[in-house]
Amino acid sequence: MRTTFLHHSDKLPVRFIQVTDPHLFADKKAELLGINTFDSFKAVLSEIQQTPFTFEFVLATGDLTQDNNPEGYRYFSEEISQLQKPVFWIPGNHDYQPHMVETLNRYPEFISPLKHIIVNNNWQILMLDSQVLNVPHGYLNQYQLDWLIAKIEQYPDLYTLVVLHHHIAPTRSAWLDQHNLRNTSEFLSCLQQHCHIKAIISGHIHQEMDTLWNNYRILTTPSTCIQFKSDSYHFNLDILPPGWREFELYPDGSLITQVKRLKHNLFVPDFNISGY
Ligand SMILES: Nc1ncnc2c1ncn2[C@@H]1O[C@@H]2COP(=O)(O)O[C@H]2[C@H]1O
Ligand SMILES: [Fe+2]
Repeated sequence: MRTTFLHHSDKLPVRFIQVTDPHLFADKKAELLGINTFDSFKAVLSEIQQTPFTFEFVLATGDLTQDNNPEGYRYFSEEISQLQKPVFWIPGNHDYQPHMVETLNRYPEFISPLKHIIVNNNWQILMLDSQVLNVPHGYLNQYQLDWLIAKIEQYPDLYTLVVLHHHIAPTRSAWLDQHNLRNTSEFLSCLQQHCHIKAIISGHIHQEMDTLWNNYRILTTPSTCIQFKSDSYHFNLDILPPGWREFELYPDGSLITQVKRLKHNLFVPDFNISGY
């Protein structure tokens, strides 16, 4: 059985995008804190299709749905398939993997179940599952850690991106940091067996970060729906528009990345609601 997606491209740099935390409901009219998550997801995809950034694949980094219902995964699949590019996904804390796996696997033309991507024989992307069922924080179990080490050891010459839903670096928002990845020191000791880790990419915190953690570059990305306010001790929403992240991979190991957001923000949350 094939476990690695081999992506060959004539284009330099190789471009891809990340979308994260769409929180879709079974009901297309449902709102999360005053934002219709289906509409905001569609608006993000529509703007992605209009940009001149010629990406070749998509990473979807969890919390694809909000209400444990297969319909949300169907809407995700139908909409993301319109990009007509390979899509790779990992679960977030809100996902329900039995529905997720079954539904996403019905769209094999574009949606891949594979978690290991090799790009032009000089980069690899490792997609980890950090979900702990029914709790907001994350944890990498022994299988995930062993798999990470195995891929790192198997491909020591490849520039590597590690992708997981939960955040590792503190956000300076106490309410959010209680929901972080719990076994960061185990994760760190796996990473330290490789010298080519170029970035660790997450979703979960519904805000942009580009920072260093133990000398590793940490990248996080706005949700396609609600945004959390940075540096806030208590739960707090932000007025910033929904967004996504663009990546460019160069054969010498350079990585260029930037966050993009909707140009016109029609998605303003209800600031009177203090959680979900
Ligand atoms: N007021 C709150 N205080 C603490 N955690 C919250 C609050 N509201 C929501 N959460 C949880 O924090 C999580 C952060 O992002 P998620 O999208 O995973 O989903 C959120 C909820 O599970
Ligand atoms: Fe989320």
